Amino acid sequence: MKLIDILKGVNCEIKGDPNIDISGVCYDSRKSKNKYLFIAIKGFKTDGIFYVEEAIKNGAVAVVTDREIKEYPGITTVLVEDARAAMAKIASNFYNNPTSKLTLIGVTGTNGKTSVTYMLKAILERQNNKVGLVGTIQNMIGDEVIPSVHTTPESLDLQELFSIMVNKGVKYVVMEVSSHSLALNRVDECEFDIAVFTNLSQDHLDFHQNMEEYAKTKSKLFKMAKSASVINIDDKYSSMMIESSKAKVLTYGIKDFAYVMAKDIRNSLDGVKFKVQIEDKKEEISLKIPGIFSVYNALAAITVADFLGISLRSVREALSQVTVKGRFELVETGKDFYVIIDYAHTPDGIQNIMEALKEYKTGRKILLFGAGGDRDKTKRPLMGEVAGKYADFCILTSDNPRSEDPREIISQIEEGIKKTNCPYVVIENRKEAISYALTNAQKDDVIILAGKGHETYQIIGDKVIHFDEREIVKEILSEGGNR
Ligand SMILES: CC(=O)N[C@H]1[C@@H](OP(=O)(O)OP(=O)(O)OC[C@H]2O[C@@H](n3ccc(=O)[nH]c3=O)[C@H](O)[C@@H]2O)O[C@H](CO)[C@@H](O)[C@@H]1O[C@H](C)C(=O)N[C@@H](C)C(=O)N[C@H](CCC(=O)O)C(=O)O
Ligand SMILES: Nc1ncnc2c1ncn2[C@@H]1O[C@H](COP(=O)(O)OP(=O)(O)OP(=O)(O)O)[C@@H](O)[C@H]1O
Ligand SMILES: N[C@H](CCC[C@H](N)C(=O)O)C(=O)O
Ligand SMILES: [Mg+2]
Repeated sequence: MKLIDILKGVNCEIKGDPNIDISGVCYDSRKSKNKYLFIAIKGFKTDGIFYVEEAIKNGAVAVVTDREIKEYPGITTVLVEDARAAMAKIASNFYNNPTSKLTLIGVTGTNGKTSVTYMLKAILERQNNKVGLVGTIQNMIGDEVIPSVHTTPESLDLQELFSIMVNKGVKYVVMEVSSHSLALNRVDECEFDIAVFTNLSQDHLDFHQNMEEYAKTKSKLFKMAKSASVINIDDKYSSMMIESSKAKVLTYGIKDFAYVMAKDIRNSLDGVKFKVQIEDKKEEISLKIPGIFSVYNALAAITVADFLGISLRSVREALSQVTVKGRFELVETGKDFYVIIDYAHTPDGIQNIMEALKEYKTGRKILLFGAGGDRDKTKRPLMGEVAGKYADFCILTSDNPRSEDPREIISQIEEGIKKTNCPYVVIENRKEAISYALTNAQKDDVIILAGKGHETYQIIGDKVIHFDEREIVKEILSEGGNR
């Protein structure tokens, strides 16, 4: 493609030949190849501008920057206002604006995004559609799995993925839209048909200045959606999302009156059942993932399905089969106690998982968790406090410490748990902590391993080690870790 065509709609100043042929685009100098366009992005750790020469050495013939750089012989330089915003437009041009050929459903909110996208995929596939999925656990094209690095990829990677989806006959795409992606222009140029809001509670305050700013970032998605905004009316930030909506607003909820409502909720350790009501239509819904939070996630998916004209009967059948790896995942142990792996990694997530277990009265609820390093520090004491309020016993351990000292992270969680009367132990090594939990488990206890969900790794410093809690539980139990 000619550079000038790739730059269509990008406000820029071009020095050098605008008609050169470009064979590929990259934002990482290490990925630059012959006839590439390199986009230099100012990052949080380093700056792409330092790597312009390396990109050229690797074959780049054109460079996009948002600050003046020196001229290189034979290289076309393109000066733009904002390199991330320009990258989104360039990506959409280079891949022929793939979202204009797709029905794109974006799901945002602090918790529930992955769960809602999985539910939607199941519902749409039941209608014989080829569905694309973009999210935290993995990206998918039908049954084909494409590993994911981010919840929402960089614009260039995202548009490429969409174009592959178009080529493979995908009609619907369900995707998680993280607040980082909205703030960092990753989803600019995406033509969203439907936007979904799950909820908003504290997370990522290392990145966003405060909750208002976090909410405002999320609300951008509702300005973008063309056909419908699907909103959880029971969440206190719903009005902000509704105000931002340009399209038709459809609400769902349990407490306040909503277009789609759940009634007669029956929760158990095996799942949750409820009646959904949409005007004069009613249907009994049964979910394999327990908890009121699951009902909310299902309502979000049901509202989208209703907007797309899918019958409640078909939705019911699809939802009855949905499970998501690491979301309230019951591990088969063959013992007389239960082990659940869950991805709760925020105060609200912990509260919800513990609320979901409230009906279960026979054994103790033992909660094992930590908090991710290089992430929101202020959520840590809040996680400790809410854990202490609900659990009978807590085991504080490491999550992904990343570059932080794990003991320091744990001591921040302790500040919160100390406000409660909950007994707890600190075992920094997560595997040893799991072993402690299993070894001391009694009949009917429920052990919740929270925070890592589907992850099969642990990030300690800059090392990524294999760490799969399903395997670890089996290994400890087979070594006689419990009676
Ligand atoms: C805060 C954040 O999102 N940072 C992302 C950002 O990094 P950055 O801007 O700091 O990049 P940098 O390392 O400073 O490098 C600047 C530029 O120089 C380039 N470079 C660098 C080195 C080199 O040799 N050559 C070169 O060209 C880099 O490719 C980059 O373009 O751009 C990088 C390249 O795409 C991302 O990998 C990186 O994600 C980091 C690792 C990250 O942890 N992001 C998380 C917080 C995130 O995005 N999370 C959300 C939400 C999660 C959820 O709640 O579900 C997500 O959507 O995943
Ligand atoms: N609607 C909800 N409200 C509150 N908590 C929820 C909800 N849905 C799920 N959770 C909790 O949050 C955890 C993560 O759920 P899920 O992966 O669906 O969220 P997510 O928004 O995709 O998270 P991430 O931001 O990490 O991608 C679950 O394991 C569960 O503990
Ligand atoms: N995707 C989210 C959740 C991470 C969960 C937890 N395991 C952690 O590493 O903090 C994040 O990057 O903040
Ligand atoms: Mg997710």
